[in-house]
Amino acid sequence: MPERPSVPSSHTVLPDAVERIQREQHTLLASAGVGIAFMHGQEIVRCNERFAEILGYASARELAGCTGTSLHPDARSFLRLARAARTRMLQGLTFRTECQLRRQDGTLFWGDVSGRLIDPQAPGEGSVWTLDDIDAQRQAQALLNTALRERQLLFDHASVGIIFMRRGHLTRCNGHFETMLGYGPGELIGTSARHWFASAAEWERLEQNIARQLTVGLSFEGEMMLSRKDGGTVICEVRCKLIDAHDPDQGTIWITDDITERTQAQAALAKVHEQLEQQVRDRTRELSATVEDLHREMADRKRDQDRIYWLAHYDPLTGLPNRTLLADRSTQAIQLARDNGAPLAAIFLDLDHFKHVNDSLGHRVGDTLLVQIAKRLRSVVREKDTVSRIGGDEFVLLLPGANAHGAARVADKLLEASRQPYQIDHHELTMAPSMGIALYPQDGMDFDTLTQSADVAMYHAKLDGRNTYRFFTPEMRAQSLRALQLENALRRALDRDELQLHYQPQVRIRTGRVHSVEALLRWNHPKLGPISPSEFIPVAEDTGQILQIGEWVLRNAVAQLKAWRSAGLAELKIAVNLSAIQFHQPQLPDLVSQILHAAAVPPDALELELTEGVAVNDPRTATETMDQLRSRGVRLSIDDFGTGYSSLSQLKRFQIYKLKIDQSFVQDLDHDGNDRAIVSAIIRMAQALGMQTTAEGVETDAQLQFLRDMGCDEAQGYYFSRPLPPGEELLDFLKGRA
Ligand SMILES: Nc1nc2c(ncn2[C@@H]2O[C@H](COP(=O)(O)O[C@H]3[C@@H](O)[C@H](n4cnc5c(=O)[nH]c(N)nc54)O[C@@H]3COP(=O)(O)O)[C@@H](O)[C@H]2O)c(=O)[nH]1
Repeated sequence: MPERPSVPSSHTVLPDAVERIQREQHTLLASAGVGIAFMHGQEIVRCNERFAEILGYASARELAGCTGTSLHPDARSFLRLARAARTRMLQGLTFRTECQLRRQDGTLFWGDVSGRLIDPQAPGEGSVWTLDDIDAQRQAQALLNTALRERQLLFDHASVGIIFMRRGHLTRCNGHFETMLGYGPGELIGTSARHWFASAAEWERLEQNIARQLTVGLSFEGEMMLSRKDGGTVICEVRCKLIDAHDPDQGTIWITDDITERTQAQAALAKVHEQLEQQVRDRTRELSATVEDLHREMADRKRDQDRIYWLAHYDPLTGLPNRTLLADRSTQAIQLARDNGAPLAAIFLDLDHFKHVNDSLGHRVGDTLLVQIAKRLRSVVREKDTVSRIGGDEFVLLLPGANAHGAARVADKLLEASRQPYQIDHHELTMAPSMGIALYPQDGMDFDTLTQSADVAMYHAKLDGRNTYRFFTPEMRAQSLRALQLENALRRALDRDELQLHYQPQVRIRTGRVHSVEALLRWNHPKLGPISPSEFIPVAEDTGQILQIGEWVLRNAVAQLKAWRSAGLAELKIAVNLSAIQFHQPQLPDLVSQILHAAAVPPDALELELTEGVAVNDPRTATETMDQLRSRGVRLSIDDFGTGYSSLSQLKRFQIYKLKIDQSFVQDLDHDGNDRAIVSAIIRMAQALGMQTTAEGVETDAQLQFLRDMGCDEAQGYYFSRPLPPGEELLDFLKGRA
């Protein structure tokens, strides 16, 4: 309040001075920034315009005469203020307060009120009051207070640690941060960040990094490992920022969030996740292994089924269809031929003397040979034809669309192909086939009949000299029945003593003397009568019975020779026919020695007649066998010479003792120049190689004369004697020419 002007006494105050003071007072009241009012008791005497303006009155005049009560929210608040003001003001002091007042429109506002008595000694003179509208200020303060309270609440109750740092030292932090690091209230104030940082090196690295970030106005965010008071560690997610980007001296605020549990939980979760993934991977691997196993099992099963099917339908050795598959294909082919009226042929093929290969060279060579033969058969026919193996050395070829002409062409090609030798190890082998051809429908309307017919025709090809083919004829079936009959009867022939040996003398042409006889087998069946060896020997060979029969012949012939020698024919020798199958028996040399030894007959008294074919298939083994026999003293001759394939080199190597000129050349000597040429050539060749010659089937004097002229050593034939049983007639003949 303005100082009370010193008022001159009435008798000294000039009127113009009063006026001036009033003017000054008026100016003061008008220009004052606060409201000023003069009160007398509780009534406003006078006030300035600002006072009226604050209280919402249009002019100061309106307030003149108003009581102080009307300016307060209620009478009580007015009286409370009045009492407080009076006490102070009576002491001559200025009363000052902030209180709520009422504007003219009834709204309340905060005012800053000051009052002073004009004369504390004379309170009745009134008082002067100043009023300032601090409502906006109070509201701002209230907002500020609220904000500060809220901030403090946040600070105190935040679930993150909040730190204020200045120049590397903590100036303030909340309880959460202290609790997080295990410190008591205020314990961390003034500590360096290093104090609660787990690793010094890490802190130095981070400190620089943080400083760099903050300097360029960025905030820092990262994970840190902080150290607890008790030595434990806390993993924190930290965000750090300058409090005032323009004034680094204001320091930094750090928000730290304890993520230890979260990190551990995340690590545990990651571990569980990894374990789960591992389990999933393991399970997936197991599943894929199981799936693979299943696939493999299915493939194995499929392979097994294929294999079972294959084994049921194919020959494991050659890979050719077997009888079952042949039957299937034949049935289909017959059906097709019937539907289309097309021709169809079956060829039954049997290898000639295949058994010799097995017996002499072993089954491995035999099997290899069969595989090569199968390939060759397959290469001869067309794709749509079937080549099947139905037995050891038996093949059936099914030729859809082939008539008699076509089948004959195929058979010719097969014969042609078979002439090429097979090379197995060091063996060079040739294997001729005998074939029978049957045609649909005339020779069979179904698979069984058709193949049986072809089989019968094949049998006849064998009878007709082998290495050829024959078409089936109805007559053949009857003859086959005969062969079957012979086969069965032959099994019992030895036991029933139905076999007998006849002997035919072999006469030295120059002297007319008999040096040896040939043993020739005879079979007189009680019901079938006499059966020619030409008919039953092939049956015995085919069925393998020739081994037993051949041994019987050898024993009996040697025994008979022994008897004759004992009866005075001391120099007599004997020739025994040896079937190729016998010759290829590995134990033959031992058997021969044992028989000769048992009969006490010298080995050179025995001559074994072999056919040219024995050496064709396997000359090396044949040579070995011959060497063995010869080394034991036994003589070897080649029977039916001229009909086979002997080569000069072979003859020389085999060291054959004698060549027996086949009777087919001898028979026509009288009128066939070719035969004469052949016979004379054979004799000259034998002489050149140091071999003896015997002409077979000599029936006439002219034949004998020619043979003598040519220098043939021996003759055998009806001209001298038919083959005779070992009786008196023969003995007389032999003694007469001994
Ligand atoms: N493996 C064996 N084969 C044998 C044996 N015994 C005989 N055979 C072979 O059988 C074929 C036929 O023999 P066979 O009916 O006995 O005929 C022989 C003679 O009887 C016959 N021959 C003799 N002289 C004449 C003649 O002047 N004219 C004429 N038409 N035929 C005659 O020739 C056959 C001679 O045989 P071979 O000297 O062996 O050639 C025959 O191939 C016999 O080899 C045996 O035990 N085992």
